Amino acid sequence: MTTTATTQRILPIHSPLFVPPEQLIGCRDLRQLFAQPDRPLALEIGCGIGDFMAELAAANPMTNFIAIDIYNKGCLKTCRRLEKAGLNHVRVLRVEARYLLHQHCPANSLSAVYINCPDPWPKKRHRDRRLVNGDFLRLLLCCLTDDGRLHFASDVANYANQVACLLAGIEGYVQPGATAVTTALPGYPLSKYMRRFLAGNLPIYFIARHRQAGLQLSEADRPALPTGFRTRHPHPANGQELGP
Ligand SMILES: C[S@@+](CC[C@H](N)C(=O)[O-])C[C@H]1O[C@@H](n2cnc3c(N)ncnc32)[C@H](O)[C@@H]1O
Repeated sequence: MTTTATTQRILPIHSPLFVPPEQLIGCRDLRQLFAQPDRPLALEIGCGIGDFMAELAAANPMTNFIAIDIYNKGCLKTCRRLEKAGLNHVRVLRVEARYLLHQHCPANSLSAVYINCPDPWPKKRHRDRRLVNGDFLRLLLCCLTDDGRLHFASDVANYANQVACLLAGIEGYVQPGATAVTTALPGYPLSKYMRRFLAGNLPIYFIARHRQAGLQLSEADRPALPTGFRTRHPHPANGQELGP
C-alpha cells in the first residue's frame, strides 16, 4: 500500500479494551462502558503509549479508568500494554478530549482527571492552541465529582504557570497545599514524556487541585463546546478529517 505524508494508514485496534467510535454513539455517560458502573471513574487525557495509565490502574483496581488519545498508534500501544498487564478495568478511546467531555461525560461524573505533558505549543503566537485553557478548566470542574481531583503535569514552565493562574481565577478549584506549582512528584506515576525530561535533568511542573466539596454544579454550568477548535478528530462542529 502506498502512503503519503497526508494519508497514513490507520492501524485497526481489535482489543476488548478499545471502545470504537461507533460504540460511543448514543452513550451519554462513560460509566455505562463498565460492568460495575458505580465505581469511581477517572480519565487520562492524551495517554500517549499508556505507560502512566498502566501504573495508575494497577495501583487502583477498584476504580474504572478511561484513557483517551487522538493518536491511533498510541491507542493501539496503550491497549496492548493494558491487556498484557490484565487491566480489564480500563477502556481506551480514540477521541478528542473536548468532544468527549461535552458529548459523553455528564456533570459530577469523574473522580479524577490526569493530563500529563500536553502538547506545549511553545511559540507565543500558538499559545491559544493549548488544550488546557480557562474554558477547558471550567468544563473539567463541571465533570468532576464533589471533591474530584485534577492532576496536570508539564515540562513547560510557562504552560504550568498559565494553568495555575487560570485555576486561581476559577471559583471551585481548591489548592491542597501552599504551593501552586511544584516540581516534587512523590508517588505520581511517570509517563514516557515525563521520564524523558527527568532523564535529561529537566523538571516537571506539577499541579494538583480538587473540586471544592459541596459545590453545586449541574449541566447548566457547562461551558459551550467551542466551534472551530484545532483538532484532527472529526467533529460535528467543524467537520474535520480523522488524521493518523
Ligand atoms: C506530548 S504527548 C504526551 C503523551 C503522554 N501523556 C506522556 O506524557 O507521555 C501529548 C499527547 O496528547 C494527545 N493529544 C493532543 N491533543 C489532544 C486532544 N485534544 N484530545 C486527546 N488527546 C490529545 C497527543 O496525540 C499526544 O499523544
